[in-house]
Amino acid sequence: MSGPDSQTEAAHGGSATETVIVLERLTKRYGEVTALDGVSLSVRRGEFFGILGPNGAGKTTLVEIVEGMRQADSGTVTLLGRSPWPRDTALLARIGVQTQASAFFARLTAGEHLRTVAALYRTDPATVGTALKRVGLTEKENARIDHLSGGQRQRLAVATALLHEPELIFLDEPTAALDPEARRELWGLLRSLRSEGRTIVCTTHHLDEAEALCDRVAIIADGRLAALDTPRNLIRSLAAPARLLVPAARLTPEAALALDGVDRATVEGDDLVIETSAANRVLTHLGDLMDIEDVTVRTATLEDAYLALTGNRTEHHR
Ligand SMILES: Nc1ncnc2c1ncn2[C@@H]1O[C@H](COP(=O)(O)OP(=O)(O)OP(=O)(O)O)[C@@H](O)[C@H]1O
Repeated sequence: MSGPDSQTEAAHGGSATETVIVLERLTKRYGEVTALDGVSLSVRRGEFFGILGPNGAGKTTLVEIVEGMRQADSGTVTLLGRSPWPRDTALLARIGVQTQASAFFARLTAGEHLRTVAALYRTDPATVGTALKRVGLTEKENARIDHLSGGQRQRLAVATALLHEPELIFLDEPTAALDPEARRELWGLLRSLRSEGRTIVCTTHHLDEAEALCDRVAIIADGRLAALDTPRNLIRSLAAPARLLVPAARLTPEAALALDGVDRATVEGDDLVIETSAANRVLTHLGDLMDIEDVTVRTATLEDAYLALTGNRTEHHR
């Protein structure tokens, strides 16, 4: 099941619109806590699918049910055309689950760790070299895991999920605790997996990550599906006004409100914040009054959409 040919077949098998995960009215309770409350959604083959939500929203429960690690109370789950529960070993060979770096055997080397996982999957040990190369860790094969940097460990975690060339990969907060540079490096790797046609399901708390990587994003709040769309549509559906920031010393709120297209104008610190649904028009007016280089344009982000959908006030902390 290893080798580049089977990899390509596995990654590209099936039609472009095939669904690989279908959830219908999924419900899960832990005693009094309703972790999932009737979630229905589907994931298409080849998608980079994000699952976002506040702490305790039900993301882990949802993913574990899809992976076949937990049983739902009610509703149905179809994973690659089969039911993941009761445990289906044929499915395990087709999915890759990112191991949390904290679950590694820290005293092993990167190569030893991967060979252990390869043995568990009964995969050819030769796949270890390929996986290390894919994540850019060839040089670290003989380095102990506790001597790797955070970014290298996360890349090793992704390599763990790739060893047996699965067609569907589950990632759990893959860039948690990474510095910005290491995060961006890992994004590059994740994009390359996506471009091979693999389906990726990724939970994350990072909205910029979801915006940068995901084809579609499911926002889960209180065990329910609060929204499911492309990041761009989620942002657009908010119809949030653009915010234009100009130095408060250059323009008063009254003068700003007199401009055609300005909805609101408030002073925040050294800035005058202008809200408008007609940014281009207002920018033209501002260009007549000041050097346009002094104007900062802030359009809505997935963060705004997320905060609005998860019941938090939409704020711009920037
Ligand atoms: N094994 C369990 N027993 C009891 N309650 C649980 C169990 N697992 C999760 N819960 C509860 O179910 C709810 C959903 O938890 P879950 O871990 O699925 O959320 P999450 O969105 O993954 O959160 P986080 O972002 O913090 O990882 C929470 O209220 C949690 O406390």
